[in-house]
Amino acid sequence: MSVSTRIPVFTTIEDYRLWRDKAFEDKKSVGFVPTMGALHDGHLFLVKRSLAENELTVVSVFVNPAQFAPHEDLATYPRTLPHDLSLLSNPRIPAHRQDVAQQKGTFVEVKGYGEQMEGRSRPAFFRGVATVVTKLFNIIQPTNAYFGQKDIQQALLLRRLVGDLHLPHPTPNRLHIIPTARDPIDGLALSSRNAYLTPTERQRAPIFYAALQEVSRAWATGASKREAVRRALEQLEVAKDEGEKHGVEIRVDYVEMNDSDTFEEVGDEQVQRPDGAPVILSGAVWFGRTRLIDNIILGNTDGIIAEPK
Ligand SMILES: Nc1ncnc2c1ncn2[C@@H]1O[C@H](COP(=O)(O)OP(=O)(O)OP(=O)(O)O)[C@@H](O)[C@H]1O
Ligand SMILES: CC(C)(CO)[C@@H](O)C(=O)[O-]
Ligand code: BAL
Repeated sequence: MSVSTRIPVFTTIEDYRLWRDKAFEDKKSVGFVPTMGALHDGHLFLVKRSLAENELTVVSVFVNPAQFAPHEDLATYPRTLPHDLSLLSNPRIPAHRQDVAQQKGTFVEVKGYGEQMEGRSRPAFFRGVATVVTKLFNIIQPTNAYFGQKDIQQALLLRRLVGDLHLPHPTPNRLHIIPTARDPIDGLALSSRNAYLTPTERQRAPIFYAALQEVSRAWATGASKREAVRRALEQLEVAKDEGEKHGVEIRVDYVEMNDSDTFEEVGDEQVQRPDGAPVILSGAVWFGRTRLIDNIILGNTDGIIAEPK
């Protein structure tokens, strides 16, 4: 490892396990933040939370080929390890292709929870994520693990996985989901893939969150799902026409509302329940060649999102 850092970097599982054994012996808690690198403030919020709640914190950086489909951006995904390490050193600051059908060996699938929302657009994605995260949990053995709300389906699916498999490290109540960190000025969710956006695309991208907020307002005032989502799609249609004038291609993949427990789609005529039962409003929108995802949890987020610190 040619990178100079005061943070211990483990590149083999054996070396990591020696370190982990020592932490077990010393009875030290270990917080864990799994990432694909190209760190930004969203990641650092998870790291800061872990540092505050654990004696030791582990960050993994692994661009997991098994969660990229052949047409996706595995080859170009930003890899910035020296920069990542320098960010982690200062915690004060907030190609090969996998053909899933050919793969042999052991995989983890959370059946019934990986086919909706992101899973519909990225069919092999959650199998790849569930498998690598199970491996990471078995290696890292974290006391607590931290995931971002930006990838809400991933985080909830993983919480289910650790419960279903009775994993001891972490248990479901120790898998914490931290609110999405956003650009403080225009609300765009921070994401490693934002680096792909051209300046004009970046300028237009906040319309996505604005459209989700429009749905949230409509839902809160009694609109049905169909009506609330229609308003967002209309806004995005206007943005698409505007974008075309400036050479930016905007394409909606999906905007949907799903039950936060079953991930089933909410019915067209459904309105907000009097008890504020939580519903996930989520979507994916392409800005040029970059696919961005975002979500808002409508209703009561208790038991889903970690309390702010
Ligand atoms: N804006 C954000 N706020 C809070 N957590 C985030 C944010 N962005 C990413 N995370 C979380 O960081 C962890 C690692 O994510 P990852 O390394 O894939 O970064 P990313 O920005 O989500 O990348 P991508 O652009 O590929 O979606 C995940 O738990 C993810 O939900
Ligand atoms: C959880 C994860 C690190 C698994 O590769 C990835 O899906 C991510 O960064 O969100
Ligand atoms: N943060 C999700 C990782 C992925 O899109 O592959």
